[in-house]
Amino acid sequence: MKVVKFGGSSLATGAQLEKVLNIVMADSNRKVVVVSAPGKRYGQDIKVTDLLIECAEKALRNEDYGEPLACVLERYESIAKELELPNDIIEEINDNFRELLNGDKTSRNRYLDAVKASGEDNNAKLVAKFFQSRGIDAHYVNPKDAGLFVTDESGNAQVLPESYENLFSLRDRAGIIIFPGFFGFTKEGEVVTFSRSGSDITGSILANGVKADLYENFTDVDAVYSVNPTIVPNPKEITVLTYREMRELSYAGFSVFHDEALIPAFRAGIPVNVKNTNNPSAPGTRIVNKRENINGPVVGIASDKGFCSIYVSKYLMNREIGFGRRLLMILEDYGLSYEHTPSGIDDITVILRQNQMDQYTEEDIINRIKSELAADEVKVEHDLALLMIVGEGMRHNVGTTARAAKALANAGVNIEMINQGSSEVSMMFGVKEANERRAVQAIYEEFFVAVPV
Ligand SMILES: Nc1ncnc2c1ncn2[C@@H]1O[C@H](COP(=O)(O)OP(=O)(O)O)[C@@H](O)[C@H]1O
Ligand SMILES: N[C@@H](CC(=O)OP(=O)(O)O)C(=O)O
Repeated sequence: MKVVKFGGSSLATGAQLEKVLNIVMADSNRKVVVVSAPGKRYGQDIKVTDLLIECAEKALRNEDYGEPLACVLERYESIAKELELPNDIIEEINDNFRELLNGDKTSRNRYLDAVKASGEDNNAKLVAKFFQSRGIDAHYVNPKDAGLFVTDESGNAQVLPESYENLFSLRDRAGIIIFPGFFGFTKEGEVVTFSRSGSDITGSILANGVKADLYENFTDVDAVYSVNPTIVPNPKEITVLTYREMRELSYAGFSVFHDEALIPAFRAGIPVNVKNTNNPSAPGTRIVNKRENINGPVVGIASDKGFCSIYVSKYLMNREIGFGRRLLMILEDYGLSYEHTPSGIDDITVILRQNQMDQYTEEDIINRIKSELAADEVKVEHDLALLMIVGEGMRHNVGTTARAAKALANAGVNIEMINQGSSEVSMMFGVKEANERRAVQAIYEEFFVAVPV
């Protein structure tokens, strides 16, 4: 049995839905189909989820949300028209959006989650109707009925372990299951969404739950590339990756697959195959436990912007037991999560996403570090990009850091910091955001063009 997830780009138009139907029908093992909300039809288009967030934010501010709502309704209507579906499904969808937007706003988070989730929920109903209109035995299944229970963390839910057992019974259902991605229910019956792009997570949870043989993740590229194709044109395709490599790359910026979608599949030993809806015969990228060919040190290079660093120095920091803990406790007081903490004898740097901290929080934190930890110097640097070089082969190869550092130096990029992951599967370079593209291109050139792996 296979679980198949289609991303928003695969469901953006009626023509895309025709491709989805053909893919599902081409293999009788494709039993569970997870769908996102309609995504972008072209580069500058707006995803339905973003339109819904705009509606909800406006409604919460008591502003008129007619315009974004009209765009949402138009997206579903045009798909239904293109596929010549009966009008009742569109009426049902329109009523549902209107009802939800008029719903209870006492809790901002609950309201936002309910509105966001309705993008996938209504799309699953639409896709099921479409399949049925073509004489296929397909059924919409609601995550609550299936027992997909999650933690009560708005916009950031995590699956509750009992869900896996509940979902196993989906195997016994007749026909093809059309399941909305991106959300689950708390034990109290409230809708809570995963983080953005979280339909990948739903697919992985379902694959684990039904003990699938394969989790196929259909998107709009032929493969996971060794670098973001918007930074390097026509990059090398990756044929096989380990779960660990993919998780590192996803976390560091490969938006093609959600980093939290690896664990459920990994735990059940289910391989993941990233494939292209627009070119389904291409083999895509397989994500597995172990790969044979680890001759080249680097499998992929990911990058992301929007980081800052808090540099703290104090003479004899090395002798002060508990300094690092007390520093991190200050950050914890503000609910901040951090990414890396490179350190030296008398200094430590904490790297974090800068959108977690406004100017006042930052000033507070600096003052507290100075006064409570008696630091000699505290400096915050903004607008950093983190580059992550990933590959299981790095463990066995000498000189990878030197090659990367030399490539950056030759490209005139100053390295703000370096951190080697203790797993030795990844290495991080911090550079100024303005140098991000140049840095990624230089490292790609070094590991994939100059000496191809
Ligand atoms: N290393 C990479 N390999 C492939 N695609 C990548 C990579 N990094 C970023 N992307 C982007 O991810 C996009 C696919 O992810 P996403 O937009 O979430 O698709 P979907 O709509 O199927 O969920 C691609 O179109 C591509 O621009
Ligand atoms: N629609 C949601 C969830 C999702 O996974 O979407 P996509 O498959 O289009 O990335 C989002 O935009 O976050």
